[in-house]
Amino acid sequence: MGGIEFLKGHGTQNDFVLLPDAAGRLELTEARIAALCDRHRGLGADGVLRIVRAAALEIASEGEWFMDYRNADGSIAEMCGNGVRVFARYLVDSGLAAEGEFVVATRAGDRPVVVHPDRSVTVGMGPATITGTSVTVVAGRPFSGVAVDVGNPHLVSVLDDTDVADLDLRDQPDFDHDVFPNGVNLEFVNRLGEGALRMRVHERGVGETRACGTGTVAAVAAAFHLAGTDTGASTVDIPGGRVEVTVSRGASTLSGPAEIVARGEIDDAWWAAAGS
Ligand SMILES: N[C@H](CCC[C@H](N)C(=O)O)C(=O)O
Repeated sequence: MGGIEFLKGHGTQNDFVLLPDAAGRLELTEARIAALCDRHRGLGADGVLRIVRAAALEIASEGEWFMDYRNADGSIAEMCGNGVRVFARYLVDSGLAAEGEFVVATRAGDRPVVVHPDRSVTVGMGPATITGTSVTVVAGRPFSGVAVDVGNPHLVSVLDDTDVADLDLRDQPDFDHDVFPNGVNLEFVNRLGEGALRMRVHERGVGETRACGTGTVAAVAAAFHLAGTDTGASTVDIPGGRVEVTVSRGASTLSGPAEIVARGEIDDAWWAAAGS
């Protein structure tokens, strides 16, 4: 039996289907990605990471491998922080990169990574830029958010009078589509004390996820901005676990675990039918 190789992995329970495709030959239609990510009809995931040689797509990069990230609805996003951790772990586990420091190419640009001996990963996430303040989002009631660009768009609401656990995020919170014409990832944050946040997230193109790497960087940048600073470190507790984030002027890092759970083959006939 033929079949398309896949792996399943996650970073703090933000889970992905990985598709080794060095030459970039797989036809990743939106319908096929959505079917793959469907938790009943397909493999189930928050997103897909295609592993393709940067040169095969003529992408200029310091890195040999390009992370072609897709959201569960099939849409393309510029960057996925938890995805880069899992991607980097896969490269080291499969012998395509050496443990330690190397660069991963992404749509948001090159991202330096360090794969540590315990297989946790630190990612250089680039700048987390505050692009707006007092931007309204409605999740049951209106909240005021800080817009942050981490390569992809985020709107972070830091809540002092509401426990994020009490929010109903089953539906897409409402936001101004004129401010975010390409959609936006929505984070809701409580401060737990010095250098510690708790967060929930409703991701663009996915829905509520158990973690969002770019979202945790946006959350720390927004919380620091509201506190009148732009440099520091914080842990962020998300439903899927805990990550460590640092932000400074023009740079940020994300550190956390990355797991490869399974590997196998997608049935050729299923793949053909899912693509239409
Ligand atoms: N849904 C996001 C992309 C995935 C981000 C998240 N999974 C991460 O770990 O950064 C977007 O449309 O911008």
